[in-house]
Amino acid sequence: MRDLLYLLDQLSWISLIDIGLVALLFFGILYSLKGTPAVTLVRGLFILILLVLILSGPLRSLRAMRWLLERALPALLIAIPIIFQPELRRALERLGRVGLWLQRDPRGAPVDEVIEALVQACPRLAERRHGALIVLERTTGLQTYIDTGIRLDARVTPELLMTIFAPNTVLHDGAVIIRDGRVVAAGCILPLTTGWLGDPQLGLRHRAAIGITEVSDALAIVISEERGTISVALNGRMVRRLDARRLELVLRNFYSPPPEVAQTYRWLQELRELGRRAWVILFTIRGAGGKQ
Ligand SMILES: Nc1ncnc2c1ncn2[C@@H]1O[C@H](COP(=O)(O)OP(=O)(O)OP(=O)(O)O)[C@@H](O)[C@H]1O
Repeated sequence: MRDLLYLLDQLSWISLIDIGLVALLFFGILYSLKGTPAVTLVRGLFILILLVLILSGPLRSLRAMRWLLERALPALLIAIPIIFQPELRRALERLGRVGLWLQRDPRGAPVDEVIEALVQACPRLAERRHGALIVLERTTGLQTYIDTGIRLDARVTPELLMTIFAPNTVLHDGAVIIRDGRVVAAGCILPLTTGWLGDPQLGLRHRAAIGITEVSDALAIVISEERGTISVALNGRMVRRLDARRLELVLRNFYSPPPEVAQTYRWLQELRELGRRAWVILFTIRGAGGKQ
């Protein structure tokens, strides 16, 4: 107890910040791995490191074994980024997306106006069998694809969308891209997916809708000219045959904060609670030390 109190007395603000930062780093790593298969790997890694540390004392006299253990730890450190490459990549991607989302919050755009215009225009286009492809940009910039089309800068209205996709008009071919609640371009060429669509009758329009969502976090709405159906693609997957009500639900969901952002807020709250508890424990121990 005395040793512990002595150590606590030596603590300075800098060392507290230092300990806090290291704890924060470990907390962040463990939190981002929570619920993934990587947790089992982390557990195995911890057990291995613990064994190496425990055995390094008693095995001091066994030179060959000591040599092996001493070299095992640095090798493990090199192995970590290789073993956890997919998890590290995903974590960095998430971090980037959270930053971009907070920076360009789509809630600032006239979201209700956009949703209303789309919910009115899409069923009407489908009814008339006017093929259409509409892409809603989120955090991944779509400038490369905007540049392939005709630049516009117009409010999103049902009338504008109906006019653009009316057959035989100059702009009806290709995709409309919506950014920050405005139609920024029409007639845009999108990347095509090469995957199997599950229906051999689906052609290039549907391939382009899935293609753009494979390379970005955008949402694409497709109205089929042949079938008169409304489909939505997101994250490389497509949901088909939506009615106006389901389309509205999907759009409202799309414009609400993504799971990464909601998770970051939760994460910050848990961190604050953890910090508060750490302070209480620290002051209780210090108080006990002062009374002795
Ligand atoms: N790379 C592309 N980017 C954007 N739009 C494209 C692209 N390729 C094709 N399109 C659009 O798709 C139209 C052709 O659609 P196609 O009939 O092949 O597709 P589909 O998926 O069967 O759709 P539909 O059911 O409407 O016929 C083109 O006229 C063009 O407007």
